[in-house]
Parts: sequence; structure tokens; C-alpha cells
Amino acid sequence: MMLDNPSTKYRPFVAVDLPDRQWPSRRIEAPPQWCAVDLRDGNQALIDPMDLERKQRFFDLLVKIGFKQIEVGFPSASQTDFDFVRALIDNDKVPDDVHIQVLTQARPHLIDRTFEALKGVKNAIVHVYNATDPVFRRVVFNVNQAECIQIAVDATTRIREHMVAAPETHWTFQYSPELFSTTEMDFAVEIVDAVEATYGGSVDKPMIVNLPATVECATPNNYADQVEWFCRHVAHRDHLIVSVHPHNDRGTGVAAAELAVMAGADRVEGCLFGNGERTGNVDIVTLAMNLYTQGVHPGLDFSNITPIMREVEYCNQLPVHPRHPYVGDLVFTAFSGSHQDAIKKGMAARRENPDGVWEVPYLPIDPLDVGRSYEAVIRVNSQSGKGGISYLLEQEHGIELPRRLSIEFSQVVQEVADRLGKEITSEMIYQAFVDEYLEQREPFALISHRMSSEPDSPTVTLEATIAEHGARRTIQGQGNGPLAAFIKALAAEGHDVEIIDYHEHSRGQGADAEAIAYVEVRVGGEAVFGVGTDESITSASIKGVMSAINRKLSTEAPAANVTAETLA
Ligand SMILES: CC(=O)SCCNC(=O)CCNC(=O)[C@H](O)C(C)(C)COP(=O)(O)OP(=O)(O)OC[C@H]1O[C@@H](n2cnc3c(N)ncnc32)[C@H](O)[C@@H]1OP(=O)(O)O
Ligand SMILES: CC(C)C(=O)C(=O)O
Ligand SMILES: [Mg+2]
Repeated sequence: MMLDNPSTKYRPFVAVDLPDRQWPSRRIEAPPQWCAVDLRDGNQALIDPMDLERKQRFFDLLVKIGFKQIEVGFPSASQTDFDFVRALIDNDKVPDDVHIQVLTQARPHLIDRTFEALKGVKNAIVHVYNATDPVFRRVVFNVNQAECIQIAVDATTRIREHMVAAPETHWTFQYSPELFSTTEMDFAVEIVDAVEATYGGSVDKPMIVNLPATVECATPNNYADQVEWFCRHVAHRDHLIVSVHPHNDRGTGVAAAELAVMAGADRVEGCLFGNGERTGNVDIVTLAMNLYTQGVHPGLDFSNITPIMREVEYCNQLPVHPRHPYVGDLVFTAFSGSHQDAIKKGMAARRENPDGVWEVPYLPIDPLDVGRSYEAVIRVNSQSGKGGISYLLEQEHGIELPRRLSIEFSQVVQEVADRLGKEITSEMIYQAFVDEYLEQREPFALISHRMSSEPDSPTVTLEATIAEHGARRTIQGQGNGPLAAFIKALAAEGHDVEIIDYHEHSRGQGADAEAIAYVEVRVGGEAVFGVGTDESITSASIKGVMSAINRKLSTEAPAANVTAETLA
């Protein structure tokens, strides 16, 4: 029978009572210790677990990024993991400052096999776990609290014996009360105290106690309360490195880790890009970059993130989402008009003050910091406006549209974008610009021109050979500059043209440099833009005027002859 309200089968989560919690007013001013668990927790969640080659590549990547603690597997569980740990040790693949970590259940034969895998290692963290949550005690293990503690204590004793028997290795012991966040807090403290007393932790040789949110079950503030409560109640806080291990079932793993660090955690376990069981382990890339944006260097190197992402995609055989924070292919891209306008203005301000604080709207970090370029920052579709279109023309084609022209031209592009219903590339925008302004050669085209002036006279005489529908003739005019002289020459031909606005700049460099002139003229009582390019600035401006006249004469609607077909 269907329940009327299926949500009634769930209980609200009640965490620990901590009215005098301190964590909300703390700030994270230094990075936690990082432990990457991709090769164990990430690996156990893959459709196809990594083979030796993939594991080795992932390990090398983690070392390169700067991880000093890397959980490399569960060597008692599979031959691949066992062989991988052996290969790391036998082939001397572990840098001296890196500690490899391995996981084992709290079962004697698995512990023994784990130490077999680790023989001869320089630095290792042996990580043992058992579930402490009441449902697991009842349903999975059928143990009471005392029996649950006994499992952990027996395992600790056995691990300690192995460690004592192999003093050539620098050992660290780690215990996880699995499902810590759904365990009664007083019981979590009791079992950790028992384990710590058995191990004999000290200030000089602390053990790691890892507090997993094995299944994320509540808002992150609850987890922070639990971590703070635990730190305040555990017998020997100074004998412990408190580690957290959030999963992301509610989508708040990153927040949970951040608040847990504020609540006193020293260390965070997680995976790159949030791979892991179900919805994943906490994403260390996001955590690290979040710190970075607060002015705290995370101590991990994500300065060239794209090859890292591709390598992880190869090893995990899973894609990273295009909108993944800081990393995805689309996260530095704005399609919408007002965002593009603000980014364009922000980037211009940045060019004025390149060493200042990063203040580009809509871009939480400088894409260059993670090895991305500014190329993909603005992409154009039907949601875009003049800012983005001008930005692309400027960045990729060296065309700096004056504001009023950019408003006019954006309507050309908008019409095409609406018609095509898909993204317009910068090449398509450039082609639209060329067709609309630079290729307007009918009815008038400039063939050549000559300028002369009398010594000491401000007046120039301009003689231009033009073609009208292909028929050539020469026109002449005088003025206080070449453009004014050309306007006079046109007036003598019966074309009433008035210059309203004029901008020019050079485009390209060296031998390829050319001038580009943007001219707004009034023809027949109507304002219209034209654009001309040429090696000579005079020719560019004359061509600009002719482009404007041609546009006025050839069409009443500027966009009329730009079609989807010409652009596609
Ligand atoms: C939250 C986590 O990520 S925990 C890590 C989980 N990762 C993995 O399990 C991956 C690797 N695991 C494996 O390959 C296997 O589980 C092995 C090889 C470790 C053990 O295999 P098996 O001996 O067949 O046991 P199985 O996988 O069925 O585990 C369940 C048994 O282990 C016991 N068990 C489970 N976890 C623990 C633990 N941490 N400590 C002690 N016993 C445990 C269960 O009570 C159960 O015992 P039962 O058979 O007497 O009922
Ligand atoms: C083994 C433990 C730490 C674990 O992965 C979890 O509880 O999520
Ligand atoms: Mg886990």
C-alpha cells in the first residue's frame, strides 16, 4: 500500500546539543592536512576499479599536486591493491615526505595481510575502521556497544603489535568510527577514548582519529557541532589529529568539511572532483580553491587544472561535469548579456590595475590562476548582448567598436543568433561584421586617391577615383583634412553627407598592421555607420564613409543581408 505522505518514513536528524558552539565565529586561516583517498574510497566506487597502470598514474598525479598523505588502497581486499602497494614500495615510487595510507577492516587476518603489503615501507598510515552507528550495530553486526568497542580495541592491539615489530617504518595509526555522524556522540567519544588508550597516543606521537560522515544525513552545521562537541569531550584531544571525511549525499559535503575545519578538524580526507561512493567524497579541488579565494594558499598545486582533470577522467573513467566548480569546461564562460557587459568592463579595469585585488564581476577567480585563458570567458548566443560581442571582436580580431556602433551591430548578431538558435562563434561574428560593414562595396567603391596641399596652407585637396556600379570617375574636394575634403567632393556630386562621429585605431602589428576607421554619418537625414580598413588611415576613413553610404543606399534595414546561411 502506498503511503499518503512517503516523507513520514524519515526522521528529522537531531545532532548534538551545543548551545555555546564556537565554530561559527572562527575563520579558516591555514589549510588543513590533506589526505587524498581517490585510490581507495574513490576507487571502490568506480564501475571499473583502476588497474595498476591507472593507479600508478593517479598516485603520481597526487604526488605532483602536493599531497603528502595518500590512501593508496585496501591491500587485504584485492590482489590488485596488494600488488599496487608492493609495487610502490619495491620500485621506490613513494617520495620520502609522502605517507601512504592503507585501509583495513578490524579483522585479524585482514590486518595481518595489510602489514604484509606494507613490509619495508618508509612512512605509512594504517587505517582501521568499524561501524559505530546504532543501526549498523543492530542490523549489520549484531553487537552491543561494549562488543563494538571490543572489535576496535582488539584491532588496535593487533596493529600496535605489528608496528612494534617493524620499527624501521615510521608508522601512524588511524582509527575511524565509521558513520561517526550518525553515531551517538557520547558513544563515539567512548570508543575513540578506548582505542586511543589501547594505542597509547601521545603529544609527540599522535594518532589520527577520522570522523566520517559516511552517509551525509544533515545540514553541515550539525556536522560542525558534532566535531566541536567531540573535540571538547574526547579524553586526550592533544593526542589526536582530528580528521574529517565527509561524503556528499545531501550535496553539502564541501560546506560540511569547511565548517568542520572551523569546528576544530586538523585534516580532511576527500577525492579530486568529488568522486566517491554514491554522490561522492568531499571534493578536495573545490575545498582547496575555496580557500585560495579567501587568500589562503591551500598548499596544493592546481595552477594547471585542465590536464589534472583529464588525467583523473582517464583514471576514473568518469567525466567531470562542465559546470564543476573552478574546473568544468563552462565555469569561466558567460553567455548572458549583462554578465558579459560586466566582465568586459571588469577586465578593462583589470588591465588598468593588473596587480590589484581580483575584482572582475561574475568571475570568482582569475582563470589564469588555474591555467585557463580568457578565451572562453565570453561566448555568444541568443542570450548575449553588445558587451560580449564587442569583447570577442576586440579580443580575437582587434576590432574596438565604438559604443554606438556596438549597439547597432549587436542587433545584427542578435537576429542571427535568434534565427540559428545556437551558439555564434567569434568567427561567425567576425564574418557578420565583415559582410555588414567591410564588404559593402556597391554602389560605391574607392579605387585610389591622391592628396595635395599648398605649403603653409591648412587646406588639403583630395582627388579620389571611385567606381559607381563599376563605372569609374574622379571626384575632387577641398577641406581642412582629407575626410572633410572627401565630404566636399561628395557634396559636389550631389550627395549630402555629414560626419557625426569618427574613431580610428590600428589593428595588428608589424607588416600586417592596418588602420580601421569607424565613421558615423548622416545621409538623407538618417544616421548610419560605416567601417573601412586600409594600410593608410586616409583610405580607411574614406572607405568608412563609402561603407556608410552604401549601407544607407542598399538597404533600409542594416541586418537585412546577413543571413543564417552566410554565417553558418
Ligand atoms: C565506508 C567505507 O568505505 S568502508 C570500506 C569499504 N570498502 C570495501 O569494502 C572494499 C573492499 N572490501 C572487500 O573487498 C571485502 O569486503 C573484504 C575482502 C574486505 C572482506 O570480504 P568478506 O570477508 O567476504 O566480507 P564482506 O565483504 O561480506 O564483509 C562483511 C563482513 O565483514 C564484517 N565487517 C565489515 N566491516 C567490518 C569492519 N570494519 N571490521 C570488522 N568486521 C567488519 C561484517 O560484519 C561481515 O561479517 P559477517 O560475514 O560475519 O557477517
Ligand atoms: C572507511 C571510512 C573512513 C569511510 O570511507 C567512510 O566512513 O566513509
Ligand atoms: Mg568514505
